[in-house]
Amino acid sequence: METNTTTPCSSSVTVRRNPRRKARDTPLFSTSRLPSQSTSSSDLPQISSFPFQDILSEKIQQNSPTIITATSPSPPQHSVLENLKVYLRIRPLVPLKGSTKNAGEQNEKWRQKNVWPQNLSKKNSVKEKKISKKKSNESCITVSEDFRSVTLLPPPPLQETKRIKSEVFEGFSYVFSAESTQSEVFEKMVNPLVEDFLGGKSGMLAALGPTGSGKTHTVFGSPREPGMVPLTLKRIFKSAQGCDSQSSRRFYLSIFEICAERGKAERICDLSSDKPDLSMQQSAIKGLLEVPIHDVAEAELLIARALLKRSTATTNANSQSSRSQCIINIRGGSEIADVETDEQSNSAVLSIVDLAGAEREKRTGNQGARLAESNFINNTSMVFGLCLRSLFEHQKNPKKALQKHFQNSLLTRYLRDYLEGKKRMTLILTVKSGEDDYIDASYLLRQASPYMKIKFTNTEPQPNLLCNKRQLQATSKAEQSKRMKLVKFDASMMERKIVGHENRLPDEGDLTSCSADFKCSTPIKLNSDDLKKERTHQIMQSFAKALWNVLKQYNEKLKVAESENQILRENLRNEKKRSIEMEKELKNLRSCCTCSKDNLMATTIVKVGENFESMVHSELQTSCGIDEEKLDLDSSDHVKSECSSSPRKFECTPGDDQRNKKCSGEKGNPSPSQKQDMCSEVLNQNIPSNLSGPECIDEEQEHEAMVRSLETDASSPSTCVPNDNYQSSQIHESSPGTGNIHEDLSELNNVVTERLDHKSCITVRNSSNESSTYVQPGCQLGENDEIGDSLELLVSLKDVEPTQKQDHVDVPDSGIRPNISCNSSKKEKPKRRLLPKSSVLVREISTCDADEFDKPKGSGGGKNLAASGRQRTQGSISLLRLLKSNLHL
Ligand SMILES: Nc1ncnc2c1ncn2[C@@H]1O[C@H](COP(=O)(O)OP(=O)(O)OP(=O)(O)O)[C@@H](O)[C@H]1O
Repeated sequence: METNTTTPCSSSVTVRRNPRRKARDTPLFSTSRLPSQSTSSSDLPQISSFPFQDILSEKIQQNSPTIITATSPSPPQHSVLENLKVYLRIRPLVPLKGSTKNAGEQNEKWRQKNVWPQNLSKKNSVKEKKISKKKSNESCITVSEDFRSVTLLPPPPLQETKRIKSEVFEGFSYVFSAESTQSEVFEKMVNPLVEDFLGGKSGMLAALGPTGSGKTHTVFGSPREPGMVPLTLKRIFKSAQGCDSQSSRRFYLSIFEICAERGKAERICDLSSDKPDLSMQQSAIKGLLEVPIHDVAEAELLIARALLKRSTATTNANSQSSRSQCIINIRGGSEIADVETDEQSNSAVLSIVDLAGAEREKRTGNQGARLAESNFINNTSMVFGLCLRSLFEHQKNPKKALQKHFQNSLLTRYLRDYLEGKKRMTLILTVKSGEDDYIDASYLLRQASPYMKIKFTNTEPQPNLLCNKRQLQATSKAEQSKRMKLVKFDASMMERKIVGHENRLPDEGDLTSCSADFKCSTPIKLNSDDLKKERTHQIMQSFAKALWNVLKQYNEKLKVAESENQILRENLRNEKKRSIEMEKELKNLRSCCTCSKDNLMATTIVKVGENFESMVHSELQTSCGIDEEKLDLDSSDHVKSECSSSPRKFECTPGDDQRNKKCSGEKGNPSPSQKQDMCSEVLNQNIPSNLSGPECIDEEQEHEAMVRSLETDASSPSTCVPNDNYQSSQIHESSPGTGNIHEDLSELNNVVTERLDHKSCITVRNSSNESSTYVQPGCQLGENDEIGDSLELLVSLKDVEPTQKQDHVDVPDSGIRPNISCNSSKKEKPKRRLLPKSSVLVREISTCDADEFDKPKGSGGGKNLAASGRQRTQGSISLLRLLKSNLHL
């Protein structure tokens, strides 16, 4: 009847918990579990150290031209996400003409001179003005130490009245303080763009800010302080001259403005030509003139002329305020590309945009046409800002659709790709740091703060000069192969022509790989910066290769370790199986030992008896001349009865010590006669009792212990007759006509008739296995549990004891022996060593009285026999008599 132990408790909630997850071993940990003896660890492939030094020591010759191939380091632009770079430039309060100590005064003078209209009516109150001007000339913008953020501090009146607190705007790519120079701005802000442009990437720089904040100054500059455009042109042509690539590259410049005269519709004016207004088709301006430029002077002249045409006007905020959005495009192209394919398709464009500054009517004091221009300017600035804002929000939340604010102005339409994040753009915000300009600065910075988080997915196809996809798709394979040959030829020719033998020729593998995937290569001489990039690329490439090799090695090592681990697991499994089998075997043995102890003992006795019988039988044949036919080994009882009246004589042949040693040491299978001789020899020896050390068999400790116990109980030394001589092996039949007596005689044939000293201990080993027989002369004679041919005799006179006190020893019943027979002995081997029959016999001899021998049946004769309840047969009595008479007991 089953009881439900999982009785649910109504008030309890059963929570089923998942089993705990086992933490995975780390490879290191698992390898540490491997056996330390694992010799295969030395066989594992050795992993070489990472060649940092070799890789970093790579050098590229500065003057050697490098050929950019399709496999060369073009960064993966399709997946690169770049943040919109936003720079901030703070216009100084006054032009930096001297020290900054009296900058406020200089700025004031400058403002008094330049600001229009000047209010002359207030000249009387100069003191008050100065005080207020001083206050207003204090900078409201503080640049952080890392030039990444600014703190905008509102002027005290605003703090008091409107409780406006200071604001921190951070995240700028760089903040150019009022002390920054044009070259510094160029190097940090524009130069990367120019580098990219020279590398084939398009880019745009747009200047944003309130009117008079220095946008035009930053973009175009002045003859003293050239702005970004002239510096860019210088940079471009400088690099072109340094690499002497004029034959392969050309630059084109276009400049135009978008304005709205008198508040009318926007129009596009090409400032480099006298053409009428241009129209815009999608994002392209139709009819825009691109002027090829060959040097800086030519370009600067072109720009100067164009700026003269630009719409400017004087306002209260700026004496020469821009009234239009001015865009300058510098396009780079190659001659080959120009000749063979479309010019526009395979060139990079660098655009620099000078936006008209947002204006506040209060500050500018514009009226009429100026005011209409202000609306246009502000509207364009607003649309521009809205486009960026929409892009930011769209990127922030893709579910939010990208608003098409770009459609609201020509400028944003033209810059659509940039404003939608498809092309890379850089913004520079310009602000004035005066307290009066706090509101303008605050508005701009608040508006532009999200712009810094805009990302550009530069999906623009790499206009890598000859590597134009459209071009390659349009041309057939034959043409492409021809072009590749041409490119190779040109490359080799150019290298020979320009740099001679110092040049590094392109690897054949590079060129073949280039032709394989058909991304063409173009030989381009690179300047020092390009060489740096190339070196960096090569280092990275080498790093990648080395890393790959190391990973390969680790992979191999891992495989080897895994196979080794598998082998070890299999071994472990086998060992477990073996251990289980052995445990089972052990259990069986234990059960056998505990349950059938008596059976085992009897079986052992039977085995020994059989051995003895067989030995005696054979011996009798040889030495006593008794026919084998007369022997009936199967009827031992009968033999015993027959032997009871047959006297026996045992003669021991004297032997020497060496034979004794030989006898004890041999493990062969001597013949019965040999055994007899050996035993006789051994018995003639007086071997010290301490022979049990090396010569005595250690595995017979049980018997020795038994013998010792008998020794202590020895009460009648007279039972043992000390004699120096042993007699054995000779059987004298005293009762003729009893042919079966030979069986009993054969039992005793190998049993040694000995006379030993009390202190002698003889061990005779004549076996191929480990069994042995211990004989206590005069006391006990028995058979060992020997299996097979082994015979070992241990004779120790010292151990001679009366047999009456040895009842604790399992003395086998001689009457039972034959009946048990060999059935069980054949099935299983004896597990225990029992007393040999010889010892039992000796015991019986010692205990038998003369009277007992006279009795036909020895029932109740000896104490020992009586104790065991055994009835002595006539044959055994006669045998005992015989032994006693021969041993002189
Ligand atoms: N960093 C500067 N260092 C010296 N002078 C500067 C600097 N920035 C601007 N200025 C001067 O300030 C005046 C106004 O500058 P600019 O015309 O560049 O302003 P703007 O932002 O272009 O104004 P607008 O939008 O009205 O055109 C110029 O005379 C210019 O020389």
